[in-house]
Amino acid sequence: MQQHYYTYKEKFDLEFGESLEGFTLSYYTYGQLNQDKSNVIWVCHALTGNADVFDWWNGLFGEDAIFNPKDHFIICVNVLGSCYGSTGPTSINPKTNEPFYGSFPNISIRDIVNSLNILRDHLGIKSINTLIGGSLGGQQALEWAVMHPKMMENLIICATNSKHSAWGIAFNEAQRMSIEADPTWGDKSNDAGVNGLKAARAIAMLSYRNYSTYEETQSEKDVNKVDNYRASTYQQYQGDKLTKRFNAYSYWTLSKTMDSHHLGRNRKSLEEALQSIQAYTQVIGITSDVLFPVSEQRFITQHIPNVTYEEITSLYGHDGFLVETYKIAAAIRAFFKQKNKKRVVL
Ligand SMILES: CC(=O)SCCNC(=O)CCNC(=O)[C@H](O)C(C)(C)COP(=O)(O)OP(=O)(O)OC[C@H]1O[C@@H](n2cnc3c(N)ncnc32)[C@H](O)[C@@H]1OP(=O)(O)O
Ligand SMILES: N[C@@H](CCO)C(=O)O
Repeated sequence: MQQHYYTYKEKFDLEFGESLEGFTLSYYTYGQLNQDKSNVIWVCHALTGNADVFDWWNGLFGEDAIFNPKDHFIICVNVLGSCYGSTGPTSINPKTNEPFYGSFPNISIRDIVNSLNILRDHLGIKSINTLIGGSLGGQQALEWAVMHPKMMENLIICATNSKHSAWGIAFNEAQRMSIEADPTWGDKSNDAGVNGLKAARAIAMLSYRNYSTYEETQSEKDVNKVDNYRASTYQQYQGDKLTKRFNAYSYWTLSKTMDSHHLGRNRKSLEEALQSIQAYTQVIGITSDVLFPVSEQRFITQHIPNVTYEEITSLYGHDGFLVETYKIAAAIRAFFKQKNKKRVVL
């Protein structure tokens, strides 16, 4: 594994009218590019993920996994707006020589894809063998496949959607309200909004999991207990855990990025955007996902021309796309095997 940085020094215009004076992307690579550069597996990470895909998608990516450094050149890039080395709210704004914090521009999934595509070009990669992502990562992968339909041979998207739902936006708004209610929010400090972020993650967990997950893993064993329930300490713990590795400004920014995801924006329609995808596509849904319900992946499947669809069962709801790596790997193996068969009609 190697960690790299790439800095783009030109003005970078953003979809919603603002611009960045260049940007830096932090990215990890595993394995070597083969001679004809045909073994590229490009991974797009989710909301709080980072570029070290062998760490967070272990089982799908690894020495002996389906995507491995012996056969593939694997690349994963920390997205713009995040806080793991790429340009984001805690980076220095070259115009002021101070961190952006609250002045970081509103960035879209298309902006993220444009930045990834600039890096791809810089690396001399003409085509991507397989582009893969889940959740916010799936939104990027879908957008990339619409913006550059000839760029990737295979597209694998998991627990994602073609436009962010009212339900998803409402969850994100509730989380932003928590962050904004923190009295330190707006401070010019990396710790601004930290308690709000803790509450936001606790809210988010309710959407990443579901009733059954909590019932199975956090139900109270002690019938006489009347406070400090397991479910309560779990929520506190998960909130705290995120604050130790993520920044509230980045979280706020990327939740906005997720909200504005819409493949149909300034195009004829959502359906036509999906129809324009040329990659051979596998769509994977998690049956217990309440945040990106399978109806969203079924919709995507109905409109992409060359597609297969797989539903996976999991106790973990939306987070199943991160947890069920062996089931997902099995589905992907089957996808590659049946690549030349006809599309599944739902
Ligand atoms: C630098 C980095 O860390 S990068 C990490 C990369 N992360 C990403 O890419 C984001 C995606 N990953 C995730 O969102 C998560 O890691 C997931 C979904 C894959 C797994 O979620 P987890 O939180 O690990 O699983 P789970 O819900 O079972 O919770 C387990 C944790 O809760 C703790 N816990 C469980 N029950 C309770 C409880 N009742 N009270 C308090 N703590 C509890 C466990 O001790 C465990 O703690 P640990 O994480 O310190 O080991
Ligand atoms: N657990 C995931 C959920 C969003 O897909 C994350 O934190 O990125």
